[in-house]
Amino acid sequence: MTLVAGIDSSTQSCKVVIRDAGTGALVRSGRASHPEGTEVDPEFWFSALQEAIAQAGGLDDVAAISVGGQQHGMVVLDATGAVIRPALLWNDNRSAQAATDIIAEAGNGDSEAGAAYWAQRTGTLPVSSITLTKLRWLKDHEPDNAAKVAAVCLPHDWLSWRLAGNGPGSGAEGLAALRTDRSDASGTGYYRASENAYDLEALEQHLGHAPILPTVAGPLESIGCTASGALIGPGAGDNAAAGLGVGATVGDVVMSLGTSGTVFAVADAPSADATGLVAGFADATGNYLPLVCTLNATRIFDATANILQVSLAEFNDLALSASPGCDGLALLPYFDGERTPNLPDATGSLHGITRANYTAPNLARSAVEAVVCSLADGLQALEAQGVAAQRIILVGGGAQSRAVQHIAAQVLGLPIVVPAPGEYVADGAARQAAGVLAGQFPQWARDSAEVPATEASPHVLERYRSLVSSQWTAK
Ligand SMILES: Nc1ncnc2c1ncn2[C@@H]1O[C@H](COP(=O)(O)OP(=O)(O)O)[C@@H](O)[C@H]1O
Ligand SMILES: O=C(CO)[C@@H](O)[C@H](O)COP(=O)(O)O
Repeated sequence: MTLVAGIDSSTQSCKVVIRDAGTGALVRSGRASHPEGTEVDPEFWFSALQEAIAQAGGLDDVAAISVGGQQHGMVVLDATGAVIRPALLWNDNRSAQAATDIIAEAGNGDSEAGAAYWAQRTGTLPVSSITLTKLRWLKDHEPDNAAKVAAVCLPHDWLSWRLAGNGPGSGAEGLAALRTDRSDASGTGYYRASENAYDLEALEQHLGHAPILPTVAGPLESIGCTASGALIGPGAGDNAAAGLGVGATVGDVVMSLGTSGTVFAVADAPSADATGLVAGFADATGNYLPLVCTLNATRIFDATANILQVSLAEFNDLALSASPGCDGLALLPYFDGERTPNLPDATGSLHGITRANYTAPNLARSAVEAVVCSLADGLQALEAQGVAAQRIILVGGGAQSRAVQHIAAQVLGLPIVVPAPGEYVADGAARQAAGVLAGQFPQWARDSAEVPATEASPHVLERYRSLVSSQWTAK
C-alpha cells in the first residue's frame, strides 16, 4: 500500500491524516493545538506539526505529503531566512486602517472608485485579512522590520519550505526555494488569479519594495522532498484544500464552519465583486473559488457554551430545544469585529431580551442562528455573483453540530449535505499528494448524508438582516 499524508495547519490546530493513496482509506492521524492569538511565531506551527506527525506514527513510510493552511497570514523572512516578527494572521484586524487607505488611495480619495479598481485588478478588495494590508501596516508601523523583509510567504508555504529542509540560515538559496500554489497566492492581494501572475507593483507600492515571493507551483507539481524522501506537493489555502477534500467540482457550493465561517463555490471563471463581499480567489485545480469569509463562526459557539458552562454537546442540545427565532432573542455575532460585512471595529450584541426569553436554550440557539444567518448573507452575495446553489456541502468542525445542520436547513432553504466526519482540509491535501504521485487527482469515494428536510423559518433571517442594517453600515 502506498501512503500519502495531508496536513491542515489551521487557526486553532494542526491536523495530519495518513491515507492509502489508492483508495483514500484513513490509515493514521494526529493533531496538536496552536497557541491562541492573532499573531503567532511560525515556529509554533512547525512544532505543532512535528507533534501531530509523531502522533500519526511518523512519515517514514509516506510517499508524498501536502500542506493545507489558514490563508493570508503574513510570514516575513529576512535575508538569512529567519522570521522577522510573529506572523499576523487572517483574523488580525490591526491593518484595518491600512486597508481603508489602500482602497481610498486607489480611487484618489474616492473609496467606491478604489473598490472598483481593486475588484478589477485582483478580483479581491484588500480588507484587513488580506496579506497586502498587513505588509502596508508593517511599513507604516514597523518601518525597520519592513525594510528587513527579503521574502514574504504564507503559513502553508512556510511549512512546506520547512518540511523541505529550509529554515533560518538557509539564506538566498533557501529563499529562492520558496513555493506556493495558485489558491493561496490568490489570497495575498498581490496576485491576479485571472492572469496567474503576481502584482509586484502593488507590493512595491505598499511594502516599499518588492521582496522575493514564492514561485507558484502547478496543481500537481512536486516542490521538493522531506528528510525521509517523501515528495512534497504544492499545498493549498485551507478552503481550496477543503474543496479538494470533498471532491467539489464546478458548480458545487461549500460552507465551512471553523474559526472562520466561509461559503465558496468552484467556478470556471473569475469573479470581481466591487462590493467586497466576495473575494475572487482561485481553487487548487486550475479553477476559481469565489469566497465569502466571516471572522465569527464556531468561536461564537465556544464562547456561548463557556458562559453557559456546558459542553459543546450540551450546547447543541440546548439550541435544538429552543424554537426558531428564540422567542424574540437575536444575536449579532461580531465578537471579533467582522470582515464580511467589512466592520473591523464591530462588536456583538444581543437584541430583544425579555425576562421570559432570556434562557439558556434561547441563548444557545441565538448563537447558532446568528452564525448561520451571517453565512446565509454570504451565500446571497455569492448568488449575486452568478453562483446558482443547488445544495450546500457543510464542512469544518462546526458541521458536526446537529444544531448547525438543522438550523442551516431551516434558514438556508436548500438541501444540506454533510460528508462523513473527517478533516476535509487535511484530506484535500492528502488527495493532492496522491495526485502528485499519480499525475492526476484520484477519485476517492466518500460517504455523505443529507440533513432531513425541515420546515423553513424565513423570519429568522429577515430579523437578522433588519438588525444588521439598522445597527451597522459596512465600510
Ligand atoms: N459538535 C460540535 N458542535 C459545535 N461546534 C463544534 C463541534 N465540534 C467542533 N466544533 C467547533 O469546531 C471548531 C474547530 O473547527 P475547525 O474546523 O477545526 O477550526 P479551524 O480550522 O479554524 O482550526 C471549534 O471552535 C469547535 O467549537
Ligand atoms: O481567511 C480565511 C479565508 O479567506 C479563513 O478561512 C482562513 O483561511 C482560516 O480558516 P480556518 O482556520 O478558520 O479554517
